[in-house]
Amino acid sequence: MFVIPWVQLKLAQLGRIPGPIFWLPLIGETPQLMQSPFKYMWKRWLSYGGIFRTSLLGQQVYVVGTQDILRSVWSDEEAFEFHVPGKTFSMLINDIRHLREPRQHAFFRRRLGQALSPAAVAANLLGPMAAVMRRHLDSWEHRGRVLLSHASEELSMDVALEVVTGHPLPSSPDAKALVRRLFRTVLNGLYGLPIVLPGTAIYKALGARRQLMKILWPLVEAEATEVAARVRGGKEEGGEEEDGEDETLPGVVTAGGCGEDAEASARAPTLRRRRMVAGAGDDGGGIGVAPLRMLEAQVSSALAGGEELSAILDPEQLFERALGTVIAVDETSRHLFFASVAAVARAPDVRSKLEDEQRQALGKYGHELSYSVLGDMPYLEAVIKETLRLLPVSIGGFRIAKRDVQLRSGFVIPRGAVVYWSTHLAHCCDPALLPRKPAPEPARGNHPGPWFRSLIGAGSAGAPGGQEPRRGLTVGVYDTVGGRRALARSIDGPTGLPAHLDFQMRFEEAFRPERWLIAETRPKQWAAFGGGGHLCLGQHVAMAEAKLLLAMLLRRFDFRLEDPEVLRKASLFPGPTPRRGTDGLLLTSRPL
Ligand code: HEM
Repeated sequence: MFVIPWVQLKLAQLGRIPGPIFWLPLIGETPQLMQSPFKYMWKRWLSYGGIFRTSLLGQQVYVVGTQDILRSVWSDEEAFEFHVPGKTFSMLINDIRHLREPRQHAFFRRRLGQALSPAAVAANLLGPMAAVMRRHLDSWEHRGRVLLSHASEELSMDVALEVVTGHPLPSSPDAKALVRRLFRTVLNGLYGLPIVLPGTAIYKALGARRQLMKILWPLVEAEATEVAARVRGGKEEGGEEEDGEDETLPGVVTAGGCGEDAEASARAPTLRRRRMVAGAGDDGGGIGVAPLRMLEAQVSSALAGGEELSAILDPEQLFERALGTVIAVDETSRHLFFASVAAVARAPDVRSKLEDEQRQALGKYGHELSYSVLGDMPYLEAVIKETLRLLPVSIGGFRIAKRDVQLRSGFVIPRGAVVYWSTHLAHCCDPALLPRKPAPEPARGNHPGPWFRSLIGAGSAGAPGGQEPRRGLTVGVYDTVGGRRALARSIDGPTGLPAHLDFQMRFEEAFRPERWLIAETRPKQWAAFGGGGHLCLGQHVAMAEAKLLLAMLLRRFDFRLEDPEVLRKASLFPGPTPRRGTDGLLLTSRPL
């Protein structure tokens, strides 16, 4: 019984990061993580604190999730290199230099920052997005019942393909449907085993990838060449212009309404569409940097990063960039659409507050749903942030340590280590959501007594060598194993999870958008979009599309889940996914 704490102590004294000692060969702790990421992370955090070592997918991994460590992993690009684990991803996308290589990455972020800024969302994306959503909601209305997860998947794929990538698509409905199906097959390949044998997911994905390139290249080639010529002739060549990333101002912009023009613009080919929205303000509606189209952003960032034109116009390269965008949009938005609608349908109080807010907006702005109108819906924004906190759609990200990295806590992440920053871990131990003080220690019980704690050191696995816990950086009192144990003892309930995480058994207590409306209760370790050097570039797109969908849905329908417990039965990996067939959503039209 004392062996494991003793080994932990020894490791901690050596600056070695603690973690479980036994795990299954090859798969390690992957099944526990996949089955219930919050339960897994909560238990591990109670035992080890904000950093621990484990094995995932056959690889030793250092999992991190508290503010001080996240800050370093997110921002110190000298120490940590962006990494995508799993062979299937690299089989489908060979080249991620634009994410990994610092110079190319800087240009990529600048240009993509412009293409995905609030100004660009308002001017270029919101209108076409609303048109696509309206088309889907018409079909939902016609059917009266949809399987929410599947309907969300169809919608997110159309938003990704028709709106965000900005690439031309075939015009015939059959060919479009084929393109969608092929992209879905490619994406399914990401989650299979990396075994290329007839019938495997990756085999099908590689076949679909080849077929897609054949269909799309003739459509994209002319436009890409034209864009490249324009970009080369323009002032951007030297890459000396302002940094578009600085635009992440709380963008309140006025352009980009959702009326008939938006419908027309959604149908127009990309370049024409750009000219049409120019009327919305080439300065992007007042933010000051011209919004770019995605294709231009990708071509210009590669040129500025020093790539040869021939390499940029290589069909493979262009396709991979487009595929990267589809993955970024679809693999996240479909889960967010599903989770946010399901959560609102599950929580009548939340829904009636949302309806009140929509009534107010209708009274103030009429039927307009522009970026600035969506920006004036604080409760809706809180609902989406709370959805992303409780039902994260991204599990986090990976880095490789380029050298030994000494953390402030004294632990050392060794050179070459794979580091996994976990959204679930960050949300588990958010200092704003934990009680300020753990429950007092009981006088008796089978917990280690003072003699044992002095043996293992007061800080135990939370700080090497039993040093005093560092306060104010992570969760203060919970930096010590004693503090965390006391906290664990104060939690009752069948899952062993605290109320702020227990969406399965205590949904009403867990899902509380109100916490976002007051500074004191607002989560402080919210990591839904990551942070630092790789902070999600699509966060304004993601927030806008989720707000738009919910606003349109609330204004048009009374909706309810056939099975109100769909979220209780859902799995959270890789994003909120219902058990097959449990996610029927019934819709009745009624104007608000
Ligand atoms: C709910 C929706 C979304 C979530 C939760 C999400 C989450 C994330 C996270 C956590 C990262 C950081 C990964 C890391 O640090 O390793 C990231 C990066 C990124 N996201 Fe998103 N994302 C979403 C939607 C989108 C959309 C719609 C787009 C594109 C339109 C997008 C584009 C990107 C890009 C390009 C990066 C890489 C940034 C870089 O490496 O510099 N994301 N996203």
